Amino acid sequence: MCTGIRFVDNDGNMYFGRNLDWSCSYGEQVVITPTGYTPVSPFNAITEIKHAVFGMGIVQQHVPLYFDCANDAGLAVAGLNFPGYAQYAPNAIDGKTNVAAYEFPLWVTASFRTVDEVEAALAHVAIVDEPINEKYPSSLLHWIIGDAKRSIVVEYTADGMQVFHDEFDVLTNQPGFAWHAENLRNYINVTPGVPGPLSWGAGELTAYGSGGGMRGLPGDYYSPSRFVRVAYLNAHYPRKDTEEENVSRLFHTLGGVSMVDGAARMTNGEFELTIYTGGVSCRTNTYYYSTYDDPAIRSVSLSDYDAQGCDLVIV
Ligand SMILES: C[C@H](CCC(=O)NCCS(=O)(=O)O)[C@H]1CC[C@H]2[C@@H]3[C@H](O)C[C@@H]4C[C@H](O)CC[C@]4(C)[C@H]3C[C@H](O)[C@]12C
Repeated sequence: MCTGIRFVDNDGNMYFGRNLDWSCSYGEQVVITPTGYTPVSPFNAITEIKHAVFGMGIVQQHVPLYFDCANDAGLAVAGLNFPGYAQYAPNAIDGKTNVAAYEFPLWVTASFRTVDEVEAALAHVAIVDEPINEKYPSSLLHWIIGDAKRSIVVEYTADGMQVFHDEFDVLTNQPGFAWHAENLRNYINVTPGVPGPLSWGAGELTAYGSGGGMRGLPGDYYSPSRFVRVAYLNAHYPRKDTEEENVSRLFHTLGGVSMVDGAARMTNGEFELTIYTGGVSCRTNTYYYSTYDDPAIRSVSLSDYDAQGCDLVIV
């Protein structure tokens, strides 16, 4: 499973990150796509890199395939598994901007500055099942896209393109966003407060301590449970000032929904775990990440590289 979150600091700068939960790594690294890079886009959806892009991904046929990324204008996107629901157009559709599924994160971040701009453009977009090569068929995903103002979720199913305003600023996996948002109403009783003391008949009841109001918040790794848990954690975390405090927030919140080895098998029999936690500070254009085997937080700053260059940078 995977989990994505967005939040802002006290000055309105966005922080955006995700857990990549799977049984194995794809050899992903931080990849920078500078504005001078000439895109290769099967239906010419991406004709130029208007904004330098940085994030986690792999490179195939000289094309960056981002799992999650951001741009120098403060816009970010992450793809999360959505099998059983995602259904892309089998072929390009006349009159639409045809975006291959694998290039969707690059299309978003290379082309636009804000969620408003992306949402307007999505009205004319078809997401097409056009694999980059035989080794990597199209992944069935949905996406969370955020900027300093808000976030949306993009789902492309048998019903076509759907865009949801994500007021909780989180996303997990199946089922769709609308179901998850409705399901939160089942947890309206969960609060940070300490319940009681109160009386049941002649008996007085007091809480053991903090967390008493959180009883009922699901603790498992199932996608609906992680959605509820991360929505609660993200909604209640106090707004913070500094880069350090907000990076700490990013990793602690995602830590609250990270997957530990041995606890949950995938249908192929392998255990699923949080391969990496990664995210961006749009205040400093820095990508931070840690991996399951190396939990130290590492960082890559866009300003340390040539954001106007012609060549992809693999850090
Ligand atoms: C496996 C990842 C999603 C993790 C996740 O959501 N797990 C949930 C598990 S479950 O089903 O809900 O049980 C997804 C997220 C981004 C995906 C990658 C990116 O889309 C980039 C390319 C795209 C290519 O088409 C396929 C390889 C790939 C390199 C993808 C491999 C894989 O599907 C990734 C890494």
